[in-house]
Amino acid sequence: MLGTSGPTTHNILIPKESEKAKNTVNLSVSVQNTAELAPEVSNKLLQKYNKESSKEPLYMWAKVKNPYYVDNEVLTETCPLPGEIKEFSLNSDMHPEKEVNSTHKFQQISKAEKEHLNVIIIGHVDAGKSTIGGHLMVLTGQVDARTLAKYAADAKLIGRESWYLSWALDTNEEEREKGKTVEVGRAHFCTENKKFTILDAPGHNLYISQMISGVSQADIGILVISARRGEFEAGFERDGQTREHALLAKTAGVRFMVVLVNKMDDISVEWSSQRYNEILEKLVPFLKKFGYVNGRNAYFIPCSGLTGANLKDPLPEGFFPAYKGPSLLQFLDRMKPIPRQHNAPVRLPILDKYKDMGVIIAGKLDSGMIQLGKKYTLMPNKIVVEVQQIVIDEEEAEVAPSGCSLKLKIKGAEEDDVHPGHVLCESSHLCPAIEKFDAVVRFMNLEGGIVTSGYTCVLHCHALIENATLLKIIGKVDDKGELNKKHMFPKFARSDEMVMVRLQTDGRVCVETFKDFPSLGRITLRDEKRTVAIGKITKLVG
Ligand SMILES: Nc1nc2c(ncn2[C@@H]2O[C@H](COP(=O)(O)OP(=O)(O)OP(=O)(O)O)[C@@H](O)[C@H]2O)c(=O)[nH]1
Repeated sequence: MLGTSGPTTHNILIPKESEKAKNTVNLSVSVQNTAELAPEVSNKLLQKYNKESSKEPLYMWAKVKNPYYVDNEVLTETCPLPGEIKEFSLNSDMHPEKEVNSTHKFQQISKAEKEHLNVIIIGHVDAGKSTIGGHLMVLTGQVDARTLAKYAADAKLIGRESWYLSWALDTNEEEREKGKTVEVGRAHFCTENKKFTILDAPGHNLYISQMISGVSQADIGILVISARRGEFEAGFERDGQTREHALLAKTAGVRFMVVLVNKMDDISVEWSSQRYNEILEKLVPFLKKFGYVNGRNAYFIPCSGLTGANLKDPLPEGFFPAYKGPSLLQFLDRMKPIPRQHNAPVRLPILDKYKDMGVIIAGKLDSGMIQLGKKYTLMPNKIVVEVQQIVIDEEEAEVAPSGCSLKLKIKGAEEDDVHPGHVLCESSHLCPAIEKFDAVVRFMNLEGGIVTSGYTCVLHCHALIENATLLKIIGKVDDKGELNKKHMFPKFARSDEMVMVRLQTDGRVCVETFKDFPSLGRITLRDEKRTVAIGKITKLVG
């Protein structure tokens, strides 16, 4: 079929890892647009094609006949599994370059072919977030025994024996000495079918800004709750972080919450079914209020971060009758794939930047695909940069699919030109850089119970943090988000009231309306270390 005008067939073998390879299944999918494919497939296909062709990238000319996505949901059964062979019919008529290799076979399942998920571990101070993150690194073979032994010895030296596992994640000196996570730790691990970037957020109130930036990058939240007597109760108090973290996660667009009821081994708990059920009775309705519904977008798992129980291997049968489900890693591995916006314009909100033989920027690619050697524009300053290196999970790549956490080495900008909250964009589709916008927000925790125009606060949106002023309260809004014309331009807004407001930022910011780019249109307003409003941008003013 090579070089003919008929459809060209590409067989992609996504093999092994186990016996599945022997029982391969032939599935045929007609594809006209690889950008609509599961990322692990399109990424490989693109890399292979782009290496062989100096012409336009493959996804420029292909279009979808039978897309994987139905109503924006990925059909799990059509996603490639290890051992399956997928057949892609590509109509070479549509492309000037007809020399497309007919068969690509990939013998090894590599990290690049697995679905990439970003996970944030959140929860009250000392709930056990770092311990769990650290233990996950050990159980998935990311931290070797020698490094761990060194951490254990160092921890003992400063009298903090029990902290050694959390050091696998908390890598800076200050964090080690204080035992507090002060910046969002980053680590990677793989399960059989998926790869994860794990973000360990600081639990302490002082560091909530870092936590908001981290949470804006996450697909899945792991909310750690301590089952220890006294600690569980403290996490729920008015200023406990459980409440605030759950709210921020929902506002930032974290789709799914895995709730880990941790410290089940503790002397005050001893894997008591009664204690577990008592905790669930309070937690389930509590999380429902924030939009995390048990069995729909929330799932509860009992565990011990310290002993590792129920993190990798499920609990032994009969050990804990109150829970019969999968372990944490089993659950994460089996989760339904998350739909990604591969064929939308590139939007990479920048979380971090530094210099290392060139300027490096880091963040989660919100939409589009980034290609090595291609030029993009840094907003709001309109600086055109070339991508010189793409690093995903410490491995170099030629194409970065939407949804992955990555680092890019860029040419054309100095370190001082880039700041967290800036956005790398497709040069032909720049994101707006504005100072005024309208948003529908719900106020809460207001000092004195009300706000009026002139109120100043701090705006958080994706990785952006900027001072903002409330220019005016446009009107009250009903439950559907529609303006109530009878209540226009009120003098003040109360806590728990939904209103449309106009906000002005101190400098130009890269935001979008929620309708166009949800993750660039969700906002949180903070004042004096309290979250005072959450909402969505409805209109860009200028
Ligand atoms: N018994 C028991 N103790 C645990 C468990 N998980 C964590 N701990 C202990 O709880 C304390 C706090 O654990 P961390 O992992 O540092 O908690 P964190 O939530 O990351 O804390 P911050 O970074 O301060 O927010 C440490 O002394 C841990 O050893 C557990 O499953 N069982």
